[in-house]
Amino acid sequence: MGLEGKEETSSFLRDFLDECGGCAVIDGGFATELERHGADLNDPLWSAKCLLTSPHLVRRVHLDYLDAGANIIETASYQATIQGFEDHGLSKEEGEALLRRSVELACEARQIYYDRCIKDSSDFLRNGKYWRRPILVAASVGSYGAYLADGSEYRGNYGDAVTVETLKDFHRRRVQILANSGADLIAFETTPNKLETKAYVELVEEEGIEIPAWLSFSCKDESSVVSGDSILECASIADSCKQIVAVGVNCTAPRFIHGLISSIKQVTSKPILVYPNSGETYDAEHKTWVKSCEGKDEDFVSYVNKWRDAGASLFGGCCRTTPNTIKGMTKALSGNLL
Ligand SMILES: C[S+](C)CC[C@H](N)C(=O)O
Ligand SMILES: N[C@@H](CCS)C(=O)O
Ligand SMILES: [Zn+2]
Repeated sequence: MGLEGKEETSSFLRDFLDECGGCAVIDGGFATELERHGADLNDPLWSAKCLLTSPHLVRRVHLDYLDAGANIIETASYQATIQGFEDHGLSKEEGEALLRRSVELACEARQIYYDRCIKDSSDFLRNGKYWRRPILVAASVGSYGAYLADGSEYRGNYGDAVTVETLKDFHRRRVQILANSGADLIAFETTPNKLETKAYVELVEEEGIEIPAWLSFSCKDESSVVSGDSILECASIADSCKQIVAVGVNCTAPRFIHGLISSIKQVTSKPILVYPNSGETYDAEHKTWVKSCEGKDEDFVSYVNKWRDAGASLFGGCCRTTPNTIKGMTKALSGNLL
């Protein structure tokens, strides 16, 4: 990509945020909402299983989050990998098609939402003109640890045999496909360590990935990602990459978010995104969530404006949050949204 393209990339998210009024709302727990609709995710493919078994539910969950006010919806590809689909007995081509399908389903939901808005136009008139809420489709890329399906994205210890090269090779084809699928950006999410951060950055640079990306970390306290690597170091690596247009934290307990925003702000001037989970702990063996005894994280919707004051500009929810959480966030931020 030439310089012109790089300038376009760096202003992409800032222009979007301006269009939204300064802040944007990301969707909430995707798998959580699939489960609420009856999906059984006790499978190594986790939420990606629904791309195979119940695409209508995937589209429905995207619509639930659009109805709740989200400006950015993330695709069902978090745990959708070509390797994972092959382990499930599908061919490489079928796996690749399902990755593309995850983006199509989100784009279809956005179109359905917009079409409905036009029909019900009284809600979408601003100053006598039609106004469409800006909506982006972010192609989710979960970590190598997500593919392992054993909760590794909350530990980040891949062992000595896994190198930056291993991780780049693991993600390469999937990232190429998602980057050419019609998604507006890539969401590298629940990133657990410095190794995978480096791999993502090198991969988008080496492959000349042409759409922007955000890079978001799963963290264990106010200063470290779950592997124990420093958030300052990880966020600096993300900051060094032109293609990365926002840096942040997801699937992390709400009580750490304020401190993490302050840390990230020290090493980047890119927009900061936060979409915490409910503060519960994941039991990978049973694929369920258990209440955490380390402190209460109830009702984090009420913290959103404090996080905005601390320097974040994109807000949403991760596991165990719902469209109600997002509705509450949209309302709490309404003074900062168009
Ligand atoms: C973000 S975690 C809850 C996703 C599921 C995990 N990779 C597993 O397969 O158990
Ligand atoms: N986008 C994924 C993230 C899991 S940590 C989901 O919400 O299910
Ligand atoms: Zn999560």
